[in-house]
Amino acid sequence: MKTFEQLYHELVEKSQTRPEGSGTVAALDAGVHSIGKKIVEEAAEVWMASEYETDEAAAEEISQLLYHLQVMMVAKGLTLDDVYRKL
Ligand SMILES: N=c1c2ncn([C@@H]3O[C@H](COP(=O)(O)OP(=O)(O)OP(=O)(O)O)[C@@H](O)[C@H]3O)c2ncn1[C@@H]1O[C@H](COP(=O)(O)O)[C@@H](O)[C@H]1O
Repeated sequence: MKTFEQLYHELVEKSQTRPEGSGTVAALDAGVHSIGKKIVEEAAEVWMASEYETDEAAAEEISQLLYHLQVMMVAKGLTLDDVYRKL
């Protein structure tokens, strides 16, 4: 199990060290347009799972959406504080 903050720091590190086989590195290389499309897809999956599937399935889709939002943050160079200031 990991927290939102721990995942963010892990993704920043991946973006800097660029380990072989990292899906995050591949997503960052694909760019903001591609990451944005993935966010929209995952958001729809959150909606469908929340309305029609189990709580566990909804939680899984929400975790995936949070991951892709963090990938966008890293792609844009946005820090956790940049986002937290808006909450
Ligand atoms: N938390 C996640 C995470 N959530 C979602 N995803 C990605 O988002 C996809 C969502 O799955 P779906 O089934 O909805 O999508 P899919 O269409 O089947 O998958 P794709 O064809 O798009 O890959 C997964 O296949 C992963 O590629 C994640 N990829 C990585 N992480 C974590 O991010 C960290 C870094 O990962 P790597 O960069 O891959 O090392 C690790 O801690 C991982 O656990």
